[in-house]
Amino acid sequence: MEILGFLYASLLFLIFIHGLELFRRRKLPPGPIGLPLLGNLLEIGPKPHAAFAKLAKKHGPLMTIRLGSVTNVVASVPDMAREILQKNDESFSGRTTPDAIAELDHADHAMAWISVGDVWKAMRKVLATYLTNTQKLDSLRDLRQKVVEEMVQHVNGVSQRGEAVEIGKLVFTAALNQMSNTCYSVNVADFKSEDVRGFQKAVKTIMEIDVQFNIADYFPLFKGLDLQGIRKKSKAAYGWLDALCDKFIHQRLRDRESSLPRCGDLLDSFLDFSQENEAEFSLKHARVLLVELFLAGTETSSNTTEWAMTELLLNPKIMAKLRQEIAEKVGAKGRIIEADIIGLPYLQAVIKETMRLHLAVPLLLPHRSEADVKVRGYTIPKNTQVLINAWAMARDPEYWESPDTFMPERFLGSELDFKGQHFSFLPFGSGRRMCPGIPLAQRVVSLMIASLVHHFEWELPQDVTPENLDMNDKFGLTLERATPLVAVPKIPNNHVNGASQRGEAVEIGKLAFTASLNQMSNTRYSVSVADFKSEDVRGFQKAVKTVMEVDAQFNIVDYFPLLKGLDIHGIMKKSKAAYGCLGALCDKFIHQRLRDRESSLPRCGDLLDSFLDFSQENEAEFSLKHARVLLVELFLAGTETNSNTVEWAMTELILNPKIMAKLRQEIAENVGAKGRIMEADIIGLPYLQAVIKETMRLHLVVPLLLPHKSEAEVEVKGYTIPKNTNVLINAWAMARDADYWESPDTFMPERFLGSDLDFRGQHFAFLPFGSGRRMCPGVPLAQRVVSLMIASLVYHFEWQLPQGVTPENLDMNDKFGLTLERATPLLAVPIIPY
Ligand code: HEM
Repeated sequence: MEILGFLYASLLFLIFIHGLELFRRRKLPPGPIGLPLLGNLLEIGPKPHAAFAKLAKKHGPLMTIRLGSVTNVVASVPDMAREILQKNDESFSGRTTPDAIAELDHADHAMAWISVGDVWKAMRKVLATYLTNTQKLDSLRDLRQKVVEEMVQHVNGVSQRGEAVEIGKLVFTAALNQMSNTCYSVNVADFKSEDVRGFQKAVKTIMEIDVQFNIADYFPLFKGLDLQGIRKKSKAAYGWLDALCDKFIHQRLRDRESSLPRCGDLLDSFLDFSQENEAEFSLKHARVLLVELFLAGTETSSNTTEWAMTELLLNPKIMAKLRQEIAEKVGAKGRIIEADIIGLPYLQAVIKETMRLHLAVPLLLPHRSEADVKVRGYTIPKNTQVLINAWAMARDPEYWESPDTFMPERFLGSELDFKGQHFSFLPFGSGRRMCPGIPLAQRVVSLMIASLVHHFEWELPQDVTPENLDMNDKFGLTLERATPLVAVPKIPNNHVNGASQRGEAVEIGKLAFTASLNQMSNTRYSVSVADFKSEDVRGFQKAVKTVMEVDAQFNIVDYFPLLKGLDIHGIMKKSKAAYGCLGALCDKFIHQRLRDRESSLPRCGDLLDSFLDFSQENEAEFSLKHARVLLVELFLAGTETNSNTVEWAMTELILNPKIMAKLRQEIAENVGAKGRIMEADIIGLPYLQAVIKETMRLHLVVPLLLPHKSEAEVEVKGYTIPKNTNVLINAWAMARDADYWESPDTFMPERFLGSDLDFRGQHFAFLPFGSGRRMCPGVPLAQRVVSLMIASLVYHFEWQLPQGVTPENLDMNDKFGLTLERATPLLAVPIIPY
């Protein structure tokens, strides 16, 4: 009987509570009724933004949600957001302080949590004056640039080791150092060390607990009991950041007492302002605001960048289009400058689209009504917590076409932006509590994304595919990725980049020889025969060099025909071995190709295919043997000549930094538009061509041309040259003759500018390719190959002589052979300009 009575009384109590709830709600917007005491708490789950969006579909765009004993009004469509943040901005400008920070200075000093009043106004004024106005931001530009350059250097190293990068940690470190440099003029974290985890942990803890379900926030009776240990966690995390900040403040105060020079950073400005306005901006306010900037400005910016990189990795076409836009802008300068990229429309569209799809602060910060407010016929009582579900609006198909698709194009040519006037897109909020950090965030995020995209190509790690990449988010004050994004950076132009990263010198001749060789072998056989990293290339280089040497070497047999066949110097033996090596390689390709043709494999369409076709049809004058000899000859003629010219050109450019800079500028201006060197663009560049001509003049690769022989008796200027006479043209001497050249020993490309002097065999003081019917047939090919190699080396790298080598002691001797090569190989250290 007693039990029945108890049950009956409980039932009556519940009915009473329910009635009370209905009465209290009669003027509030509709919403799910929920359970007694708990309200709708059980309906919310770990992703409140998604749960609210679902409930709004049933209960309407402005709904009431009771969480424990706290009444919340949630706005889920742009119209309602406008009512709250614009029309009734002042009335809804309050905040509810989370219990997590109740015991800390931050509760009544932090700009994000205090009510709008004199102190709040002073704080916003301090920020606007000393940090976020355009002039101030411009003056801090170099500092942001420096931090991002450090980030790029770090990723270069990672790329070189073939490792993956945790993008979130990387960009968090960059955002952190940007803040710490702005505030205290120091880096507080190192990209290489794990130190940054201390910060990341403190910041992430705060982001989590400030919005974590805390029983004390919903049942005020439990305030102060800290049943979940949230206050304790919060105290530890804020304590960590406060202590660091205190350290900087006290050190600075001591420095100021000792009259040390000012740093001119934010801390200096805050201390000045605090001295003059002690009442509304005490030292404590300064300290809290500095910590707040770290909190507000690091995780938000780094999360946005991490999501942007996630979407770009999943959408390679968008990544390519963005890279193209950045390259076009950066091209002329060769490095990313914040002022250049900030206004790029596609970059800004990518950032906006990231902010739309992955809203960093999905429910904004909770607002609170400062008075009873009428909204669309409902009455929202004073002290109601008001949440704006910006996340739901940014994904609502009513306002966005294909809302779940990442499509930056939707922002192109549209005036839709994040300045708080378009209520379907509120990544920074709107109205008087709107984020004051927009201009800073925009610069930081733009610079980080542009640098990562411009300098690297990105791949997912081996075991991750676009299909299985985790795209879940984790709710907190900011909406971060549930699992960190890990990606592998690849540097375009790998070989020299690698050396640069290791700080090693490159043997330019070997490098250029390998490139020439592979260009030749690809044209002839559709394969690369040499690898930049291996020593294999030495075998080829040795064979080619040997042929070049022995063909021009003094050979007693050449001058005393009686001795023919005796091979006194062993030259014939050497020659046979060298030609044999090249011939064998050529044979291998020919036979393989003949087998492929028999098996009806598809044609490669290369020179070898053409030679075989031609040989089949013209067997008599062009047999397989002719084809083989011609192929070997092309290797001989087209590798060492090109690579020697490149090596000499680089020698002169390193010795003449002004010429190198002028050339780099010319190339950059032309490459800019495409972001990579295209042969068609650079081939006609006048200064590049002048540098090549001047190299060919001063370092004539084939100094005596190939020896000619008279085919009959010839009269020349009154002399008779008998048949079969060896005729040598000393092109080298003519190219350095003071009668024809001003300051002939000086490297002066300008002499060719605006002049029609060229190497096509019509200007007899300048015959690098000879003239007449035996003139080099490879001029157009050589010009392209050499132009491309020099332009690539100069555009992508700055070059230094190795330690111990100075321009004065660099060996400039040449070594005579069929080609005139450097007596000692040129070694130089490539440096990647940022
Ligand atoms: C991608 C980067 C960022 C995003 C998405 C973001 C977003 C937001 C949002 C949504 C709010 C709340 C607005 C509201 O409640 O109506 C906010 C407030 C705030 N943000 Fe940002 N923010 C970012 C970067 C920054 C930076 C770099 C700073 C540093 C200057 C900053 C400082 C603040 C402060 C102090 C508040 C509190 C303002 C107040 O209550 O009066 N934020 N931010």
